[in-house]
Amino acid sequence: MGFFKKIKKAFGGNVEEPQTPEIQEEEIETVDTAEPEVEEEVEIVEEAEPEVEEEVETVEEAEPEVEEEVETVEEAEPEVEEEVETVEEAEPEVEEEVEIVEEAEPEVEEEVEIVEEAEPEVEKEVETVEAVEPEVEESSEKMAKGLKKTRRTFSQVFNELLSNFRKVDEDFFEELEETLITADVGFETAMRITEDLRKEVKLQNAKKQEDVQRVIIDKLVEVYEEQGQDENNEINLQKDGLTVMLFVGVNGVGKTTSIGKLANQYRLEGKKVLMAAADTFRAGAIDQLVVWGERAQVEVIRGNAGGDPAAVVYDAIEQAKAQEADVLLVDTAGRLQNKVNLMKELEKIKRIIQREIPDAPHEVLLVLDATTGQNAMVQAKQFKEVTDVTGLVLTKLDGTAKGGIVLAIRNELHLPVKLVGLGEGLADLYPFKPEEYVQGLFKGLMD
Ligand SMILES: Nc1nc2c(ncn2[C@@H]2O[C@H](COP(=O)(O)OP(=O)(O)OP(=O)(O)O)[C@@H](O)[C@H]2O)c(=O)[nH]1
Repeated sequence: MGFFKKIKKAFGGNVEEPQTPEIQEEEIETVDTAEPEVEEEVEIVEEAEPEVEEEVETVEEAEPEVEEEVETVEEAEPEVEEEVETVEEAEPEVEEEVEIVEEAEPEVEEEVEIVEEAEPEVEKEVETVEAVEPEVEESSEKMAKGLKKTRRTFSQVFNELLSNFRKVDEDFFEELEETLITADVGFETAMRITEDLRKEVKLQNAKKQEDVQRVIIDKLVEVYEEQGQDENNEINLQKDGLTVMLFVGVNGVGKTTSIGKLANQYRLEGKKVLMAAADTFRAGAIDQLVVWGERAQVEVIRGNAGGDPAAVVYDAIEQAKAQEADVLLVDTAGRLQNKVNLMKELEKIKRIIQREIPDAPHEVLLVLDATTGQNAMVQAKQFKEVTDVTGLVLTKLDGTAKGGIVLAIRNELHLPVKLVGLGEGLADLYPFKPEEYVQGLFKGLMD
């Protein structure tokens, strides 16, 4: 198999199945849930209309039939009765009703789901709140532990590669490139590292397995560090005054969880923190943030489901100013009908913030689920097009074998990872320290 074919094969799965439309797919789901209900209504309306017509034509001859029909309508849907009355005069009203049904019904369903999920979390709060501080102190230990799965995969694949190789020839480099791609470091990064290694191995005349291994690790660390030289991995916290952070990302990546964890950390540091539930697209998202507010003991500014998110943000800024808060964390919706809507909504939110605090928001953090590997990359690309992302929160790094994604994101998108999630608990969010991460990743290999 040719060089490029091989690479394509190894990488193909990830490239071919991008979840480009994650935002849209979710949207489609919403529409799908709503449609049958809408159809039902529409059908009933359609059924009703001819009946009315018939009534006009055959009033005298066929009165009993009309009665029967009216009865049927009454049994099926009391609402139809109203429609039957108004169909002739006010057809547009029927349309309006259809629209309302589309929006309202899925929200109710989702809310029910989240309420169910939320309750056990409240119970957990009591157990975890007090255990927060000691855990924070063991950050590097936790990082090493969280990365166990990722590291194992890295070590495994590299050890297999190295123990199988006989000589450092072109076949070896092709294998190496494939191995790097499998570890999710990204296509471009894998190509570049292999290219550099070709030169380096020759230069250092590395022939023995240990020598080649050392060169590979050195190179990976070097590439990683070199790419991050100008990056600011720190959260842009204001020394004086309010720091406003927007959180963006698709549903389920761990956005609300990360906001809750961060709120808790800042509160423990003695900061006055507020959270804004500006994901008004789903009622459940608001409830979920409120639950996290209770866990983190931080006030949540909220509006009504379906309301204007920018209005919630405005209220939150006013509150934050009145209470002289240090940090305002804003949860936004990651799922809108399409990219344009999402972009418009985020722009509007930003405008509202900037009207009150010109240099804010101080961070726009994109939350990505590390377990989705290359799909997280696709989301990052999409959100970069939608808004100015200032950094990443990479969640669920504790449960993934795809930790190489950090390299891919840094090298291909040049977005700094600012926080990493290493568990579901209140204390499981950590500032991202590149050296710690690289060491954690290659620990087994370097010992
Ligand atoms: N293992 C692990 N699980 C996490 C981490 N962060 C979040 N989760 C879990 O991921 C799931 C989704 O998290 P949410 O915070 O609800 O995600 P979201 O992006 O806010 O999603 P929506 O509320 O649907 O918008 C929850 O079960 C979290 O407990 C993490 O760092 N590690």
